[in-house]
Amino acid sequence: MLETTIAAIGPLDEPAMTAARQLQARMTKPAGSLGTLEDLSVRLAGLAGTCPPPLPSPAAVAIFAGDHGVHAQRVSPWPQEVTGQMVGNFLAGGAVVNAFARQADASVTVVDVGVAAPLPAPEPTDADGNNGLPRLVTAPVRRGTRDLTVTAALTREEVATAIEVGIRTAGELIDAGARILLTGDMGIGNTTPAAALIAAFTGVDAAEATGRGTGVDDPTYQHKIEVVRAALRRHAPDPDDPLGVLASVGGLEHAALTGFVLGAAARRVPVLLDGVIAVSAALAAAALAPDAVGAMIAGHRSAEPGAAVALRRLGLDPLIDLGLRLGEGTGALLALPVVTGAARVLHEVATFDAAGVAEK
Ligand SMILES: Cc1cc2ncn([C@H]3O[C@H](COP(=O)(O)O)[C@@H](O)[C@H]3O)c2cc1C
Ligand SMILES: O=C(O)c1cccnc1
Repeated sequence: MLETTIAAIGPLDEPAMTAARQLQARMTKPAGSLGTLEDLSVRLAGLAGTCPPPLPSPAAVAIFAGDHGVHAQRVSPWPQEVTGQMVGNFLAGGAVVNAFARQADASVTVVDVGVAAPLPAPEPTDADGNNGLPRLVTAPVRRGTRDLTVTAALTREEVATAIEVGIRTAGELIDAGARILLTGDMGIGNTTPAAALIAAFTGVDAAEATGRGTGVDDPTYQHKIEVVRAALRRHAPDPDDPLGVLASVGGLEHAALTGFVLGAAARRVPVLLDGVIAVSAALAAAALAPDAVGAMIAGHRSAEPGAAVALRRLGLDPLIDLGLRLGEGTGALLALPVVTGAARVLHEVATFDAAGVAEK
């Protein structure tokens, strides 16, 4: 499945991008006045292979949830049980991501790829099987990763299986009608593997890639940097072997997100990236299929320093920068109206000719 998905990922369509650039130049506004949105509209056209590109609606966010053996190293102040408890909160509609999804009119799917604790049973749905609450997909690859300071977090087989869960999730959401996918994550401790992945793929020092996650104090932050540094020293991950990198220092939600991004790119559907976990997975996706970057839109710049490092490497400019450091998909959801606006102008804005507006 991974091989066929990678094989289906190709470059942006040049004629559609040329058509979008020409249309931008004829619309009733000064050239360039929509800034970043103009480039984004061109990319959306290139991805879809048509101008105008489809509006990115309906939107679907997938929250991949998993636990982390490295939690034993005290890299997060929160107990591991919070991962499963937050999954329950997502399913009940009570988290920040649910509030933002309702605002953005996006569906939410929660995918358990490896939460350590058993999950609460979801509420029964109504006759349509749709009570407006998130759907739970239970697809655990293993119940939490191994401690990456001691051994590889995952086997290559486990990584491949988690990637396939992500590809399958993307395909199912697109088959159900989604025209844009948004990334989400939940996993206490997951900013540590995210930092290790970013350092492994970009070559920056552990200190540059590591942030405070949920908000660790100074001594814990220094310790967290040392944990990332020690993991990189122990495993010496090879950035040209993305599955090996994910296996040695990654996480199940990071691997699943890698597949989710690849799955969107293969179907030529845009994927709106959330925070540091998403962009660490995006680096793995880009290493597996460089053209996948064409489908990626950076929703926001997370306050985690590693996120900016990863976005620079990917060549992506984040749409918004609000100092968010939550994850779940929250930053991606807040950026969604910007993406919709970029596509909508190509559908709805009159040209100088049609509107009878004089050009300079
Ligand atoms: C209540 C709560 C809700 C969250 N929602 C997202 N995260 C975020 O914080 C975690 C990563 O930070 P660290 O690596 O420091 O543990 C992830 O679960 C991430 O999704 C949350 C964290 C907490 C505590
Ligand atoms: O950038 C993120 O997504 C993030 C930051 C801190 C904690 N959890 C997630």
